[in-house]
Amino acid sequence: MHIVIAGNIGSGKTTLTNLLVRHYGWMPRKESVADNPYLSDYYKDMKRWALNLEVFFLKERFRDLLEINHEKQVVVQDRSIYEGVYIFTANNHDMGNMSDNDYDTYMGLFESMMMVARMPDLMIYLRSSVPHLVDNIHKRGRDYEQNMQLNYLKNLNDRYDDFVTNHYPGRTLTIDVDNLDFQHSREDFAYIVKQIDTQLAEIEGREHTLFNKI
Ligand SMILES: Nc1ncnc2c1ncn2[C@@H]1O[C@H](COP(=O)(O)OP(=O)(O)OP(=O)(O)O)[C@@H](O)[C@H]1O
Repeated sequence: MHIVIAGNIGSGKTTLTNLLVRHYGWMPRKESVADNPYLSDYYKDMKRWALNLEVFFLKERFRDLLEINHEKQVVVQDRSIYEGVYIFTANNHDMGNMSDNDYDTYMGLFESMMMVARMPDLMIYLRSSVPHLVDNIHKRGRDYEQNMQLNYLKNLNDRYDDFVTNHYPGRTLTIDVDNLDFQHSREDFAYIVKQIDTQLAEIEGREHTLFNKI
């Protein structure tokens, strides 16, 4: 099974991924920010580095998908390939950080990749308000993120809501995280686990039904 944690910058994906790994014994697939050769340059000059960064993320996420396809255990992934493409890259294109030609080339590459990819079984979307994201970004204090424009975060947030609500075709569970402290409150974490358990039971039920029909 492939489970994805989706959400804007600072929504708490990594924290939740770690907690779920501990609770369910799932295998984590995390985004490594430290190994990213473009991120800090990108935040200084988005127009110059957007294409480089997006292609880098795309090849990382595609490699993840290929490896997850062969995995026998349940994998929980911190951010999906779809968010990079339909939220971050689309936003960069709209902001004029990527030319039409570059965007078309990038999308052509993504569409070819999708011919061999499989949708995740469940996407858990951590929905957050912009002030909550800003708070978390300040708290974790990554240098290159500190001068991020509020508008950048807001545009991404609007895109997230639109994408998850209106376009993503797979199974999703949306969790409003503004008033949850799942890192420190057992009750808040248990509230999330309960909702995930319901989803898992439904997925298993669906698989049993399919099996019985064969
Ligand atoms: N496709 C992308 N295009 C541009 N920037 C991206 C993309 N994917 C990730 N990033 C950037 O990479 C950095 C790390 O991502 P992010 O902070 O969302 O992950 P995280 O640290 O796991 O977040 P969370 O706080 O939810 O755990 C962020 O600065 C984010 O803007």
